[in-house]
Amino acid sequence: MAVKSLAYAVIDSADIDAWRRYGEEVIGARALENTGEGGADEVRLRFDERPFRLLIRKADADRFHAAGWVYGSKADYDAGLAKLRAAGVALEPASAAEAKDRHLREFVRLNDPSGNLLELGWGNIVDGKPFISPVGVPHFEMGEMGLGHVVLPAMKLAETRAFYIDLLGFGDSDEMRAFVQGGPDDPGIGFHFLHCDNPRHHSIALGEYPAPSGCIHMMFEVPTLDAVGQALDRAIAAGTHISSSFGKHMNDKMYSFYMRTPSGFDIEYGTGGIRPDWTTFTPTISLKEDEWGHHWNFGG
Ligand SMILES: Cc1ccc(O)c(O)c1CC[C@@H]1C(=O)CC[C@]2(C)C(=O)CC[C@@H]12
Ligand SMILES: [Fe+2]
Repeated sequence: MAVKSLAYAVIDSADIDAWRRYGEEVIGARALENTGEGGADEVRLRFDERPFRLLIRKADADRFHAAGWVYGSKADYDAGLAKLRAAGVALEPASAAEAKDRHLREFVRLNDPSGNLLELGWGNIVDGKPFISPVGVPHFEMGEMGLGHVVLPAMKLAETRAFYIDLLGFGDSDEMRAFVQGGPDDPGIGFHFLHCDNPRHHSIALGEYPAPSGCIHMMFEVPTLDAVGQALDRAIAAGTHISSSFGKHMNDKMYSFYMRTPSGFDIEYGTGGIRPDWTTFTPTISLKEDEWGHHWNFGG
């Protein structure tokens, strides 16, 4: 009864037109109009056979709203919810109309111990339409591995890690302490990287520092280095803030860069992440973030 994948994310934004342009022209996803309950007050971005992976809703302020997680079956969903209820976690059931809107059969809302909102469901209601990128991205590495990964703020780091592992069935992939400021007085920032029931190295990472936007970053993976380089060209052409230069992570071996979204958090755009065999994998502690590159520019 482990969670299978990160199916989608819900983002609130004061400027959904900026998100539509950014989603199509920079990310290379396909914007869908007026297909859900929110009508003209939302933008949905399609990346693969799932009818949407990002739902951006018109709001007064920009904020990451929720990560949408799915179990692989109704049986896993029921067992998972029973485990959460037994641990005293408050679950708010969504209506049938809300589930239809998310292309799920059923879902509940809940918070992790650091206050991040999750939508937790099962089912996959598809429409048979192909994904065609408006700017020629060959495809996104999604499908059964889910959307990618999300990095969320977790001021209660240990408790939040335990919630994902003990109650949702995630496993440890890696942990590290990142010394961003440097110097002898830098306590470092603790990170936990966790996988769920698919081959992606991590579907969530938790960072022990606050993020005013509600999210640190989301990662989307493409099949080739050319597709990453072309995305970097599009981001620079669009005047997007490049938050980190190109680099290669130690833990998942991904080649990526980071860019700012209209909602203040970053998107990591990468390729080449490893797909560990979880039956033989030993979790790592990484003593540094990167093999090379990833020079950060936190301003802008
Ligand atoms: C270190 C690392 C491994 C795998 C990843 O997918 C990944 O995103 C990271 C970087 C995590 C982290 C971050 O997201 C925000 C800026 C951080 C704190 C840094 O400045 C170093 C580590 C970075
Ligand atoms: Fe990442």
